[in-house]
Amino acid sequence: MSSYLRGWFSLETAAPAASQQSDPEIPEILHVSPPQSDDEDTAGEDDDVAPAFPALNSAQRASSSVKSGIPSILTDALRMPPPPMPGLAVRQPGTSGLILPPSSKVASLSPNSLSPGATTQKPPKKSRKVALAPGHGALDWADLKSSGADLRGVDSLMRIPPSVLKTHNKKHDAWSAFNGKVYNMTEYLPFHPGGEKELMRVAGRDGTKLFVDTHAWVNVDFMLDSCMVGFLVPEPSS
Ligand code: HEM
Repeated sequence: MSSYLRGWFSLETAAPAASQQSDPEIPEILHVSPPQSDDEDTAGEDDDVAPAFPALNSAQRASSSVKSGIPSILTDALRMPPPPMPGLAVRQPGTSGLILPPSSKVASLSPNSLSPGATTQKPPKKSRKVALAPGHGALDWADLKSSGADLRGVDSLMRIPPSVLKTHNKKHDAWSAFNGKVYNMTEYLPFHPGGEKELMRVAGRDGTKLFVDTHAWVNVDFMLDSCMVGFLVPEPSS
């Protein structure tokens, strides 16, 4: 019989055999007593503690490197060492900059050039928005639009040639054309976030290009829908 199989026999039969021989292949059988309960009252009752696996007196346990029968808790020294620090820039507590390891390829760069704020992008353009008078915010304009007030100043939509458009270039009567539609901007002037002056640059003419160059994302059709007075048409030939 193989010496290995002998390890599977019961303790009574296997233990003497194992103790007689000092064959390194034969696992040493441990004699482990089951844990004793201190509580007399509950002794013998179910205590919800799962039996040890592998069993305390099993051959697996005996052949394992843990000779005590109960595996000990590993100390820090026995644990697997942590992985090495990656070769990236790391922060050190108490310092504001980045500490670059010598192996780093970017080690020649100064720490300041890698600060979180550093960027190759141009700074955003300065806002040209103006301070609007109280009661002239976007919501106030929306309220005025939906109030039913007459913001057009005309009874019906018209066909408007450039020569007619040109005559509406005053602050109290400012028309402009955007994408082929003519709007009466007069009431909107004090609500324009870019200011009245900017808007007056296109009064009496086609403002499409300036409008798109400034803020193509603004929906003029929606913002001035209740100010529309007609369509821009070519000058009639005489
Ligand atoms: C009547 C049509 C127009 C409407 C409905 C309109 C509407 C607006 C709106 C809603 C904003 C705020 C944009 C934002 O918050 O991003 C704005 C800003 C501005 N608008 Fe107009 N706009 C009109 C025509 C024009 C024209 C023709 C010009 C130029 C001549 C102009 C110049 C500006 C400028 C400079 C700003 C400030 C942009 C900034 O720096 O944020 N707008 N406009």
